[in-house]
Amino acid sequence: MGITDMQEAFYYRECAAAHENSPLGLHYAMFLPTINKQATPEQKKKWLPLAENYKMIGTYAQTELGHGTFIRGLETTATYDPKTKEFILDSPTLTSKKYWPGCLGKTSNHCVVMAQLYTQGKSHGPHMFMVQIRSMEDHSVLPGIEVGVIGNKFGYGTNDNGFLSFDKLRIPRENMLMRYSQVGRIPRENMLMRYSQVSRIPRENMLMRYSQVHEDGTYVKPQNAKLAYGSMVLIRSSIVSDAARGLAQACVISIRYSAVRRQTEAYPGGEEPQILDYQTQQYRLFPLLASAYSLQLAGKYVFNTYLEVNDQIEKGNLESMPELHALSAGLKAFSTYEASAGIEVCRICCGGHGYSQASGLPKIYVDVVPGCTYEGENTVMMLQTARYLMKCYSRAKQGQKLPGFVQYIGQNLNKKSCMSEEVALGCLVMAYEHRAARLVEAAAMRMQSLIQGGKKQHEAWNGSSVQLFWAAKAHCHLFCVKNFVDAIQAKSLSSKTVTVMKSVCQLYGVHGILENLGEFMQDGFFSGEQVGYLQRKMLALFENIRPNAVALVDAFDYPDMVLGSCLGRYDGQVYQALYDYAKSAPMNQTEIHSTYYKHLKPLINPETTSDAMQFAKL
Ligand SMILES: CC(C)(COP(=O)(O)OP(=O)(O)OC[C@H]1O[C@@H](n2cnc3c(N)ncnc32)[C@H](O)[C@@H]1OP(=O)(O)O)[C@@H](O)C(=O)NCCC(=O)NCCSC(=O)CCCCCCCCCCCCCCC(=O)O
Ligand SMILES: Cc1cc2nc3c(=O)[nH]c(=O)nc-3n(C[C@H](O)[C@H](O)[C@H](O)COP(=O)(O)OP(=O)(O)OC[C@H]3O[C@@H](n4cnc5c(N)ncnc54)[C@H](O)[C@@H]3O)c2cc1C
Repeated sequence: MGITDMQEAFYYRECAAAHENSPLGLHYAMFLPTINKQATPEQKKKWLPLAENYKMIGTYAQTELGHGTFIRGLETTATYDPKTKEFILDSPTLTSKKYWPGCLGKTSNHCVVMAQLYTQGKSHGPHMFMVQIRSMEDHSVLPGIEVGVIGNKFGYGTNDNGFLSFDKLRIPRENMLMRYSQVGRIPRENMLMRYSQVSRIPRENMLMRYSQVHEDGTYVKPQNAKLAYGSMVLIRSSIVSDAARGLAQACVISIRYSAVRRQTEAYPGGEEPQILDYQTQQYRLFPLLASAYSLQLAGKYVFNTYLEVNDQIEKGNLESMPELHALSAGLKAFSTYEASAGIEVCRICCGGHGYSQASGLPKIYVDVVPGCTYEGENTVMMLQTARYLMKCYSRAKQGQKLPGFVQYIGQNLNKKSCMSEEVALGCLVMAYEHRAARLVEAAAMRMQSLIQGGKKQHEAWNGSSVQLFWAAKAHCHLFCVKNFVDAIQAKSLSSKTVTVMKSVCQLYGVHGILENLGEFMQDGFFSGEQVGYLQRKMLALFENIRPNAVALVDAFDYPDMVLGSCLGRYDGQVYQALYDYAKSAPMNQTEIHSTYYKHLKPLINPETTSDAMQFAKL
């Protein structure tokens, strides 16, 4: 295709086969990026041309039967043999078998494998290794390897998620993925000087930047062990846009359909209204439309932040890694939770036709919902964000200035909402900041009281993890609201567009408060009267958005071929499309289905069973 931008390439493939989940998905999403981000220049020179020209087709094999979340608990081992200058890969237990990696069972002939590195009798934690698993001549499985598919799943039918295990497989030392130091463009000899504390070894073997294993097996620690987690941070930063796209497409389908579908006479003898005119339909769909816009903006922000921080990391400046990790982990969880729940509501809003594959909605749902699990199970990701927020809280209490998006933490909580009938965007942001600051403080206080009560750190952590989860969720929600408001206020949009988008942004903020009212009212921040303002404003916003609802989904500009939906067609010819879809069903290609003779006929006409037996023998 010649498209170099990862997101553009992904969207191009989506247009060609929307939500089909290509058997090369992991090759693009994780195998190529891992080589790009974690391999040395020499390794990139060797592997990238092969991978970019589909000689090497690969995946990212990290998760095992027994471990997915806890990477440091992975059991696959890579033990360095200085005599032969090789790593010996082994799956010592049943639970150490790799399990789940996409495109692994039948498609890939290589994979990057996360394994526990052992050298000179010591463990150095999880590292990435390039492993060939099938012949590049005839695709046969190589000796010392067992590989296959894991069987049917909830969705992802076109992706051969697989299992993989090693029986003392030897790979060359050069196959440990390590990128040379990126400290600017320092001369090569300085690079060597920077990391090699033991001996100078030929550059092509030098395993630099994150860590290295010298020929004699000496291991040099990386600048930060989490750099090896870089591919996951990249995908988490991408998943936010992916989730937003799924929700936006579901909104296009359900809102266009709701403008076409008429049901139930509004009054005796009256005409049946468009179901989009029912306030309850607006209550379910319009906040999701607002959420789709909000998550698209959040996805752009977090991916751009990833690019900026990754650029810094490439130069050796790891300062913003913790903030990027907290942002990408939290927003990945928040966006996939919101999108998955929202797509299901869109499906239900389409009635029976929403349950048909013809609607395109089931396919979107099963493609987006695993995002709550893969690339970091959502609860675990929220708790990673909470871990960062707790650190920020203690820094705030020590009077330290906080970076970027966490400056609200530690603020004075003895204030009331400025909310008036007008429901100003600034008052909405203030409400979300107050809620998040209060929940961060409550979680920190809970931890503190448990520790003061004699609990160990890990016991206090687990004993506070529900409140930590609430705090992280509120932090992500604040991010999305504030990012949306900033975009509206910063954008040089035409006055008409600003008016329409301001209503959408207001609805996102108002609806989020009303759906989480307890967290906003628990400390009296809002009065009952102010809640009344919000409830009336929400209903008024439905009326305000209704005339532009179809235009707001058209603005996402998804072609019919991407939506793959009889309900969401741009021309609105829903019923003809549904009928044509039904007529084209394979079972309708014969008037009597073959199973009639074998199963029904003996019931209906037992006297003619012999005919059935004859047919059964066909
Ligand atoms: C993070 C973990 C849960 C825990 O890790 P550890 O145990 O090692 O760390 P600690 O919890 O002890 O914390 C120590 C310390 O480290 C910091 N930390 C942790 N992680 C990171 C990180 N990544 N970066 C920076 N710092 C990090 C942490 O904050 C602590 O710091 P402090 O001590 O200072 O507090 C870890 O175990 C973990 O990550 N687990 C999750 C495992 C996981 O994610 N697995 C994924 C496997 S691969 C997979 O699932 C692939 C799925 C398929 C993907 C295909 C999707 C394609 C669709 C999307 C692509 C779209 C592209 C187009 C985009 C578009 O649409 O536009
Ligand atoms: C469609 C799909 C595609 C995938 N593709 C790949 C791939 O290409 N490559 C790959 O390596 N992996 C892949 N995976 C695996 C995926 O990354 C893991 O499933 C994911 O990381 C979650 O780990 P787990 O399955 O072990 O769940 P667990 O970690 O066992 O989670 C189970 C439950 O335990 C809870 N839990 C776990 N740890 C904690 C904790 N510390 N605190 C609180 N609660 C906790 C979780 O919140 C969750 O509710 C894929 C998975 C799916 C579904």
